Amino acid sequence: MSAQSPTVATACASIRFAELVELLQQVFVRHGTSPQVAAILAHNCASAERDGAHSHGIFRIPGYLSTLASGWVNGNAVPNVTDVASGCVRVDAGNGFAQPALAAARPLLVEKARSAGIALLAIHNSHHFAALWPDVEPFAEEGLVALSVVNSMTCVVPHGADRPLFGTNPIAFAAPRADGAPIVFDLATSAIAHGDVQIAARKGERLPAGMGVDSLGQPTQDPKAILEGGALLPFGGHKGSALSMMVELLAAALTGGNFSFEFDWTDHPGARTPWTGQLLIVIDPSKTAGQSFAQRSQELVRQMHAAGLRRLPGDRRHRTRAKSQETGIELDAQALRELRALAAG
Ligand SMILES: NC(=O)C1=CN([C@@H]2O[C@H](COP(=O)(O)OP(=O)(O)OC[C@H]3O[C@@H](n4cnc5c(N)ncnc54)[C@H](OP(=O)(O)O)[C@@H]3O)[C@@H](O)[C@H]2O)C=CC1
Ligand SMILES: O=C(O)C1=NCCCC1
Repeated sequence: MSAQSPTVATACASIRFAELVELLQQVFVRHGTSPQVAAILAHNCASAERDGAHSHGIFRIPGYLSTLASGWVNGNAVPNVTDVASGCVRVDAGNGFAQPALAAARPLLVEKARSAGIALLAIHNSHHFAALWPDVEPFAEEGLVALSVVNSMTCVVPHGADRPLFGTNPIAFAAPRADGAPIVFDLATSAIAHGDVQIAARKGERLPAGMGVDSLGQPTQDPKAILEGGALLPFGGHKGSALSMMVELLAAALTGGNFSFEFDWTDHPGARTPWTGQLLIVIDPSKTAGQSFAQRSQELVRQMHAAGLRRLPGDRRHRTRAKSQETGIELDAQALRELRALAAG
């Protein structure tokens, strides 16, 4: 898992989810986070790995650790939760990670959503370096609908513009359904996530057409040309670009966080985490739909399948999760050795 050198394919090793969480927890604590922060980040990162969301699983560990070592983020931050209005909670993450801020505000957010029908959580002064679905899926598991957006760091050229401005700015949504796992999608508003470009560069693979441009603004399928002076494009031209703009407004302007272009980490070599904001909207569907929402969402899924759909968003993750639960999480053996070494000191 060296951040620099290409990964040479090695033997596979298998690890149980709980063991991976514990190992990652030790890694985070060893590298400067509080045990509370470590527990949350470790669970998040292991969940991504378990579900096959590789661009935001253990691949991210070198970035987390170099960021912590650079002093860019506060691994011991204690979030400050403010009850601002009947349907509104604000958290200052204290220049710490966003997930502990969400965890700190979660009980109040759920209480407000259940009493008012809808509640907003605005997190600012925060770093989000992870997949977004783990932030929304648990709400749907308890019968709520959740939507979240987070902005990242400048690397996407707005449609029709000349230079990068937006982040890869993901949107995640989760809704309960009567039979089966909640409906969840989580997508970057760029044509491809930055993490997947890094992974392709490391493997020496070319990208599909339409993902990015080189330093001269020319279309390229070479991930290194995108990473070294080039940029990504939004997905779907002007449509993805509009959604990315919306994410900047909701995750930064509305929360009091930084836009993707508003932070400067040049004095912190090794820093990798965007210092931005995150917004969550949580809805209690029973207020408008009675008990029927989950039945209605189930009916929608049934009709989609009847129309020929074979794969719902989230299906691949759940298949991978089920396999991991049976056989353990498969990791590159060398990566696992490196994690153990990081945990040891
Ligand atoms: N923290 C941050 O700042 C950032 C985080 N990210 C994260 O990167 C991750 C990857 O994003 P991205 O590359 O856009 O994700 P993908 O394009 O891989 O997937 C996007 C969504 O579409 C679903 N999906 C993919 N292919 C199909 C298909 N053929 N049919 C039906 N559904 C499909 C996926 O479900 P499934 O998962 O089951 O495949 C997923 O819900 C996300 O978790 C995102 O949160 C991205 C940008 C910034
Ligand atoms: O993959 C991405 O795109 C990002 N992930 C974590 C935060 C920065 C952008």
